[in-house]
Amino acid sequence: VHMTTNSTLQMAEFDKEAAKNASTFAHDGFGNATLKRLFKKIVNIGFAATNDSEQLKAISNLEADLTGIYSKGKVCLESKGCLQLEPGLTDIITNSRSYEELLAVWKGWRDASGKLMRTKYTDFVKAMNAAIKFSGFNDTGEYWRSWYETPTFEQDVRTLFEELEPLYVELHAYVRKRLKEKYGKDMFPETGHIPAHLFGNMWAQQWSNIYDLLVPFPGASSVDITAKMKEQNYNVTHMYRVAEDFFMSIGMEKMTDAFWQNSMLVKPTDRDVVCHASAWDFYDENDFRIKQCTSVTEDQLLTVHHEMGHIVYFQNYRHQPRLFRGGANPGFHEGMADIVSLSFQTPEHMKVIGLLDEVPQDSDSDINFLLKMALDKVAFLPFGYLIDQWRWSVFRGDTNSSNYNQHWWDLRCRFQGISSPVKRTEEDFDPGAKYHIPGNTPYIRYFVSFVVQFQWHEALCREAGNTRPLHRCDIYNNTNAGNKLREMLRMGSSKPWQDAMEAITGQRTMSAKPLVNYFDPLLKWLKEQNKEENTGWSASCPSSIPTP
Ligand SMILES: O=C(CCC(O)(O)[C@H](Cc1ccccc1)NC(=O)c1ccccc1)N[C@@H](Cc1ccccc1)C(=O)O
Ligand SMILES: [Zn+2]
Repeated sequence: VHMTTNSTLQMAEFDKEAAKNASTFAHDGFGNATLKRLFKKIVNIGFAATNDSEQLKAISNLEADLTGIYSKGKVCLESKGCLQLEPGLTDIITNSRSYEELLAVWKGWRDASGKLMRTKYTDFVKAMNAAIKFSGFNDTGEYWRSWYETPTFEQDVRTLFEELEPLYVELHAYVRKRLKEKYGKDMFPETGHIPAHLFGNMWAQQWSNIYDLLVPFPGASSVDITAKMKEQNYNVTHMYRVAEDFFMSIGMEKMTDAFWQNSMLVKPTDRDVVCHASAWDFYDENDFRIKQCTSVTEDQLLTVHHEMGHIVYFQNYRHQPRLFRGGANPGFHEGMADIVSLSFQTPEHMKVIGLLDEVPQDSDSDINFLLKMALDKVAFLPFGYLIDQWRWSVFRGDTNSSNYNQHWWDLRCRFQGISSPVKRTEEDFDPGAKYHIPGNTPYIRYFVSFVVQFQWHEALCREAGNTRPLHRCDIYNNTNAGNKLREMLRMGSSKPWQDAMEAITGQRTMSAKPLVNYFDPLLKWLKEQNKEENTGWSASCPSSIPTP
């Protein structure tokens, strides 16, 4: 822990020195926009502006402690021994269809992670808020939102969410109906919420792992990628080669030798590591790495493409000055990480890489495919939106340690329409069970990403001369699409993100329309399915919890 603290203090000293030197220039009055932008980045040093190094030590040590708790957390089950989040607990949450077993793992993980973090997290927030004031921000949330350079950013994301909510409500109603068939309707509260542990995901943030319970047309084609991968003896290295091949097919460079030498692609057996996947730029224009506890599953193949998408962004802005080597905004970096997944998952592409025998053309298969995509991309939207609604309210002081968990579940019930399967109190700290809270990684970036990736996909498919419906477009092997994407990537953070957006789509704003258009055929089908359903749920959490 003191290692990270020392390097944190050293970096802060450097940043302060550079900021002091830059402030001797009247850079606000510079004529050259790029130079002006560069100076603004040099002086905007975040927490490092504090004159109290104790605050920086606290921030660094508390983050290390919190991620340490997260990476060491384990749940002991009489049937399967003691398991960590990856791969053991994730495998059970993904594959078990036993209400009780899922509940044991869901509750066990929260007891082993978030529950142990509450006090440290309270101190963590205090230290960050105290330090950030030296950079002229009222609280940490205001600092994080400043990266989007948009005064109306909070309202903009709220508006986008409201435009997307009707689609989510229809998906939720259909999934609730099918889960009631599976688990029995008396396991569901009267309020319309769905118990949070039944979605095939530890946080109910993406639902494609329970696709087998939800298949619209079982007769039509739908493919189990994980099974196919195992059948074809996929190993971890091959998964990375498949992803590298996709990026090279649209004209991007191969991974560097340093990438293959220095990355950590499998979980080490000799030490505890933070298994949550991440990509790293060492800013020497050559050393780029992924850290991932990779296992051979479909979810993990998508994560491999995601992390490598970050690396491709690093490679495309490596010529920029150091302070411009970042995403146009954090949501753009995540959008670049995900954009390939919209092509990669199409039946057309699955056939290209041999994970699907025939490409189905009938409309039933289309609905099957669109539902599976919605279980990842639409289901995610309220989750991607609410995490930082909670965190911004904590940083503002509207939520404090006496109602952390209450507010968390208020948001989970209101926006996701899910509820806790067991009673929750302020002894619990459920936000801490999600990596990004102990890891202090902002989250609204993923909501932004899930919106902009559809805007880019629509524009890149047009550039590629695609004539098929958007959800069947695969930009694999299309260098025109790749060149268009690279125009944006090369800019890094040298220009405001509106310029980067314009470079790809011709627009300067975020828009929910491409996402809504992509799922339009599914929305019609869902409305038909939900004709007899009371769609939606009560804004507040259920008072009573059904017990098995
Ligand atoms: O957290 C991730 C993937 C990890 C990451 O690639 O976004 C990673 C998060 C991280 C980890 C450690 C330190 C900082 C951030 N981000 C990066 O590795 C990254 C991001 C931008 C630039 C450079 C690296 N995805 C989110 C949301 C998501 C996205 C896409 C599909 C599914 C789910 C999640 O799992 O809840
Ligand atoms: Zn990412």
